[in-house]
Amino acid sequence: MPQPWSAPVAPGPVSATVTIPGSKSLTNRALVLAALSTRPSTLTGALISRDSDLMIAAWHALGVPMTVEGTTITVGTNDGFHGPAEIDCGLAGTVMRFVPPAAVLADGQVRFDGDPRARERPMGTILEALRALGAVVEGDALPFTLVGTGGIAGGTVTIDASASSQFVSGLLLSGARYDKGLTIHHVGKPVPSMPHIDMTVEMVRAAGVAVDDEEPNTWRIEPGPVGAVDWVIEPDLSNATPFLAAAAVTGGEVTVTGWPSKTTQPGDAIRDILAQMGAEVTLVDGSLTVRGSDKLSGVDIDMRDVGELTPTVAALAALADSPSVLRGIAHLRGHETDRLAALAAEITTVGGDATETEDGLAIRPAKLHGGLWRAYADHRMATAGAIIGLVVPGVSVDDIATTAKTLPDFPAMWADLLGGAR
Ligand SMILES: O=C(O)C1=C[C@@H](OP(=O)(O)O)[C@@H](O)[C@H](O)C1
Ligand SMILES: C=C(OP(=O)(O)O)C(=O)O
Repeated sequence: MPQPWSAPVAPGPVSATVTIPGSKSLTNRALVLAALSTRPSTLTGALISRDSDLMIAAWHALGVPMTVEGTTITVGTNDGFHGPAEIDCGLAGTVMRFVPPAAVLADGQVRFDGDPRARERPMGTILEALRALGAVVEGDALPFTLVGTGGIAGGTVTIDASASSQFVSGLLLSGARYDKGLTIHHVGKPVPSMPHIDMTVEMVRAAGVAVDDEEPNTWRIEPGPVGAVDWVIEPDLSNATPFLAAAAVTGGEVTVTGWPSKTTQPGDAIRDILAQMGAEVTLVDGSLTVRGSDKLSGVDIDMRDVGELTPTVAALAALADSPSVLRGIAHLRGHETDRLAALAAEITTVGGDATETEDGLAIRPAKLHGGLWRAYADHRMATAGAIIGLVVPGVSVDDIATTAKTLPDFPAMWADLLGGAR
């Protein structure tokens, strides 16, 4: 383990304009759809990070040519997916849930594994679904093997997707290539992260596939080809949130460029959350500006749709002057780490008052102090520690390098942010 990273304290209100790299969720969906298409596609403004590198390596292993130049990825043609192949999912939910539904189309064995924590992340639902749709699957969690025969029947499947929206998204990305197409019924507690499913539906449609999502908890995909698209990837709005939070906690001003006027990214919800907490938020001509005030209020908020934002919002809540309750996020226990346990523990380590509830976190105002903030190999835990460290001297993060999962330049970008502090 490298030396802990001393989180820089803001010398005053931060003032910066930040350009955020491409969205993980859009990049990794576009790569799957490009691989499933028989004609070449390009991605511009793509994310280049550990999660997208793992996705690209997965397609290389299956015989799909992809080349990266700067933030442009060119995906060449393929004559189907070929095994035997070994795929490393790292800790990427998008690789472990999006690649197997496509890899069942391969003509040989495909073995999947990942980081130690990846072996604990929920996978059973999607592997059972693939079995029910005609695939041969050995195992119920990472590591597992698909025994491909070049195609699967598809048809109708009923799943419980309450542990992750990625079960639905993964199946939807590939369903058109199944002989009978695909119908998914969800039965169980509500599906989290619905905007991410909307993102999938929108992108699958953009690739020319007919998707019917009229009926709640049901998605129907007609069998057919997946078209080639030249994707323009939006900035990652979830990765923008620590930078915007920096304005809110220091009473400064941060502008993020390239903010889309319409998007399926759940990170867009940060505008409303920061406004509720007392910041001034304006979106003008694609530039989102957050101005912090001298007051940061707590929030009571259902985060089920936007669970990915929880570490940032929890860090803000720990610095707020009134209590917060973050609800609807029991599924975060299956993320990169158990995020509810991790946030409660680390906020407590720096003197805060945070407890887990059945489906979220309760955070009350407290005077914070320095301490070693553990990241648990979770990029968003690391950036949450950095937010608190802006205004609490003596916070260090044990593994800032873990931000490479989706934002390899985080430490340098954070230093630049502070370079403009008054
Ligand atoms: O499909 C996606 O790109 C994602 C879906 C969400 O997963 P869950 O539904 O498992 O929370 C989100 O948290 C994750 O960061 C990215
Ligand atoms: C939950 C997350 O990632 P993953 O795609 O690995 O599920 C996340 O980035 O917050």
